[in-house]
Amino acid sequence: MTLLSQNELRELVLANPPLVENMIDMDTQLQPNGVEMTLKEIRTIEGPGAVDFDNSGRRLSEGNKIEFNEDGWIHIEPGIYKVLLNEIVNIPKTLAAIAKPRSTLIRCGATLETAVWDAGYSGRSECMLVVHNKDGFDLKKDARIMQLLFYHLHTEVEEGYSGRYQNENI
Ligand SMILES: O=c1ccn([C@H]2C[C@H](O)[C@@H](COP(=O)(O)OP(=O)(O)OP(=O)(O)O)O2)c(=O)[nH]1
Repeated sequence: MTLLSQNELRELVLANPPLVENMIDMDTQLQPNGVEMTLKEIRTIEGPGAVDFDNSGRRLSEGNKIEFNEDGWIHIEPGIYKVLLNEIVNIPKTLAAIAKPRSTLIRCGATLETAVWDAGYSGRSECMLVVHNKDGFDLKKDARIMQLLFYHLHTEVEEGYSGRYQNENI
């Protein structure tokens, strides 16, 4: 696996379908080693979820949207939250991606928990925001919160992602 850098990312973002669409400002968000993703919405995570082997008993936790104030900010207390991203990603069958929070979050005692973006996935993704700082954390709508890192696969997958999150939140 090799990590894509800015010039390759720019080409793929300008391709059809774009690797990442609905960006606020491509030049700001295209970083040397990845694409910065921005905050659309924060929700609470409530009720127990469930996971099993064949997904027959899978159950997702519920949640309620937390509103931004009139200046576009949210103050959140320590805890766990679901975040929805503004951008829609379209991962070709030759790539996969992983994400890391911006170090600014880490430096403030907050972080993001993220999984793997599969080859063939399209959608507006969700991650978990964890605020460890006892005094909480402030976020503004559209804040750049994480960086998505794209990797070339050694060989293209025959079948891309086709799970329940395909085309989510579009
Ligand atoms: O932090 C992340 C990481 C990935 N994704 C997207 C891209 C990924 O391709 C898709 C599905 O992720 P995964 O394969 O981990 O989901 P699953 O729990 O295994 O569900 P399924 O069996 O339906 O694929 O969700 C997110 O929304 N958030």
